[in-house]
Amino acid sequence: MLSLPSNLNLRFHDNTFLSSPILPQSNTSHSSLIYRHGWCRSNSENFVHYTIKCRLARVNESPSSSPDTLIKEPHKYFDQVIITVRAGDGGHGAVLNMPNPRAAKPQGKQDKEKMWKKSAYKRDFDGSLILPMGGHGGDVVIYADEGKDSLLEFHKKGRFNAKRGGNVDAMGLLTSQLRNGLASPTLRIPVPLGTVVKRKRGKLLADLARPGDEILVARGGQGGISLLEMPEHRRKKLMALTTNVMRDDSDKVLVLGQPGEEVSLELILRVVADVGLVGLPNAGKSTLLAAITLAKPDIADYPFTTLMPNLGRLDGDPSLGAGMYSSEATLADLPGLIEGAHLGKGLGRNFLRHLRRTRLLVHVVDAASENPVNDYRTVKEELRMYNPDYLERPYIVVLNKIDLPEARDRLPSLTEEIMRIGSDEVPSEPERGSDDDALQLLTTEGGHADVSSPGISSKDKKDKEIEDYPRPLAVVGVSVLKGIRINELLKEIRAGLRKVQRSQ
Ligand SMILES: Nc1nc2c(ncn2[C@@H]2O[C@H](COP(=O)(O)OP(=O)(O)OP(=O)(O)O)[C@@H](O)[C@H]2O)c(=O)[nH]1
Repeated sequence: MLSLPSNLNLRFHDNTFLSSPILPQSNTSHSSLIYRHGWCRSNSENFVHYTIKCRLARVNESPSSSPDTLIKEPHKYFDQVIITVRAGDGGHGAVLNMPNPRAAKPQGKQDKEKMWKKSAYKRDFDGSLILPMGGHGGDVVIYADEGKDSLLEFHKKGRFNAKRGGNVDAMGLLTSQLRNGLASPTLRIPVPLGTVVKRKRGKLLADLARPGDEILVARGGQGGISLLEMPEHRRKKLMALTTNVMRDDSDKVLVLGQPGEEVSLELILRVVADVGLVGLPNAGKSTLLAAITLAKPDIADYPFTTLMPNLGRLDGDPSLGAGMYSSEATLADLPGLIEGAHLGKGLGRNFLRHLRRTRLLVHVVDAASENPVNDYRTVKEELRMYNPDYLERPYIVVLNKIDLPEARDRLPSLTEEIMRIGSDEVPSEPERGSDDDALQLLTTEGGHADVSSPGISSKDKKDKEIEDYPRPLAVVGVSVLKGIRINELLKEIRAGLRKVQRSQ
């Protein structure tokens, strides 16, 4: 972590990127900028110049990369990328000659038999010769792979070409041994579960939400056919026997393999999780995820340690018996929201859409911060501005860091104050974005705010105050770091999950 005077603006020396340092919390005086690989020059009113090299944590890269290979804010695009795929061209057929019967006159009976066998070319039902074809070009398929967790690698390699089909391997003479050119294998591209595949600026192709889901995105070219070349005087006679005779030079295009399809695609990753952890940077979301699941997220005491959602699995409640493992769920730790996240500030906007498929939210609040209730309101306000439906989703509030005296002392008053924010009204619609409505959403989305549930316009919902949305299911004071009251919290999360399961 590098400290700089607070009145600095940071400017990249190529002038392409001008940024005010990101303010992690509205009520702190600290600013931070995380950047990969940029040489930054900072200037203040007094024209004091510093040259600093900023590096982004958690991105693996070769130490030799130069500023030219700079990827601007790659963490913002871990979940969105444009790639181009090209299926393989078809292999070529061949222009073939019939063997000259006079050149190889059979000498004896055996030779005659051999000749006959040789001329036993494959024929179609109508008697025409079946001539070999060029191999089919490789198709391109995108499939959901559980082993993948981000789309970052596609920023390094954004072009994929399948192999072309094999040509008909012939020396120009028709023989009974001639075979079709080899078909090329399908190029299979793995993407994380929950990836949505769209045509670039176009229609939705697939939502690869389950392991094994796949979509054929580009079809390989057909192989070319083969044709027989005949001297003019024999052509007429042969054409009575077969249609595969080359009439003139323009027929040669039929021999060439067809080109494979090329498409530009947009891949959008939607995290598939039952529970979404939200909160300001540094609230302790990653620590909580690590405490209650086997996930190993990066944890550090500077904001935005989490650059992409970490997923963890929460087991069912063993105390309920084997048959009651109903609360088994996936948790996603979403990178810290900041004020203005819905407008794209900080890391927020791209991550907000990952809440779409969650059923239960867990607000993590740093109870030792200057104004925890304000922090809580900031996060709620960001959710409301991005998609008011998120505020109708059942949620639990975690007042974290109660091991610290300043948090412990005000826990009762904070709990009471937070419980007071909201109404008792139960929302009328089931809020969790179903897969269908996720699809509907994606056709209109293009990386922008989610569309709300039908019936009530999102404008109407945005006019509602935070107080008009439901209260939390529970407010629990914990210290995830010291393991204080974690069991109570788990109980509440499981109860919340059971509740949403029942209401589905
Ligand atoms: N004292 C105390 N510190 C905690 C507790 N929980 C988390 N922390 C510390 O708070 C800091 C931030 O924790 P993280 O889990 O990285 O916070 P985060 O909300 O995931 O942060 P972002 O990745 O920026 O969104 C770390 O230094 C943690 O050790 C707690 O219960 N008590």
